[in-house]
Amino acid sequence: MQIIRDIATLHRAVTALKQGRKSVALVPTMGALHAGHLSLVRMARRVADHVVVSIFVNPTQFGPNEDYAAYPRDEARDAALLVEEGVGLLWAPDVATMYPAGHGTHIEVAELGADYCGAARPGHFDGVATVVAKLFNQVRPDVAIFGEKDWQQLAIIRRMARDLDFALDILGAPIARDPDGLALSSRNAYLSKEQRGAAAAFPDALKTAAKAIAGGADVAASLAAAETAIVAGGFDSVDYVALADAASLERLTTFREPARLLAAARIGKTRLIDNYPVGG
Ligand SMILES: Nc1ncnc2c1ncn2[C@@H]1O[C@H](COP(=O)(O)OP(=O)(O)OP(=O)(O)O)[C@@H](O)[C@H]1O
Ligand SMILES: CC(C)(CO)[C@@H](O)C(=O)[O-]
Ligand code: BAL
Repeated sequence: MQIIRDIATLHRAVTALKQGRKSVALVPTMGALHAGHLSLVRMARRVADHVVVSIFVNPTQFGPNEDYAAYPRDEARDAALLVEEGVGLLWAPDVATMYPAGHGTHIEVAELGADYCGAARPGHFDGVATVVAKLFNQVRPDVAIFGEKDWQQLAIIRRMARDLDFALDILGAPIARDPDGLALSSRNAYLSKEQRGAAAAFPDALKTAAKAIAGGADVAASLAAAETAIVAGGFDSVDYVALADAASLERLTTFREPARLLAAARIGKTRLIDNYPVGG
């Protein structure tokens, strides 16, 4: 596997990969790879001739009091996992390569970024959209794969690709979960043993609410019951539990399909997100 850190070498390598009309799939990540990331890589291998994975912990999507410095980084371990998966190219620029001195242009995400994680993390989705647009321009993939765990992020990137005429396909990959239901996330590494034991209360509460709402239960009461169950299960607070239109992300007060239950909650210093489909 080639590990590339500068843009000129990347362009040469991607041009070589694309020879003979071969297709390229990009899997953007922030590293600290787990089985969820590897499921994205496997999807990429199924849909394209070559897979490029990027690892870049993007400072512009972290707020000033968030975990940019503490975010887990272990490139050697990540690279070994990607070699096992048959990945040919790892794009791993440093911050000065991604944002050279004088970098002064960014993408602003409008309404899709206002609610949910966007409300809790001001500027977060502007940072995500900007770096993802840069990754698309750097790698020029035919297809890019993102996880459904970050449902709002996936919706925002689909909209950005459409609004800004990026000529590529965006694919969403299903959420990979631990056996107790907790969605895999690099941030799960922050959890103490006790917190990890409690964390399954989060997906459990969401699954229960999704089932109730699909079965005709009152939406507001089901969302409130989920919040109560998450805190009773050991979480310190709930950022939001909301029923949303699965595509437009508009908040729904009554159930109609396609809908998605979206949530974020905090346990100790760790903020976890998750989501479930509601109905078919
Ligand atoms: N459990 C999962 N199932 C499917 N996709 C996932 C899962 N976890 C992460 N991804 C996807 O992997 C890609 C890279 O995500 P990222 O590197 O931020 O990992 P993460 O585990 O989501 O970390 P974080 O703890 O920052 O949320 C994103 O498209 C994300 O949606
Ligand atoms: C898409 C992404 C790699 C952009 O930094 C990040 O937000 C992530 O890992 O989900
Ligand atoms: N997985 C989304 C990246 C972030 O939380 O910053």
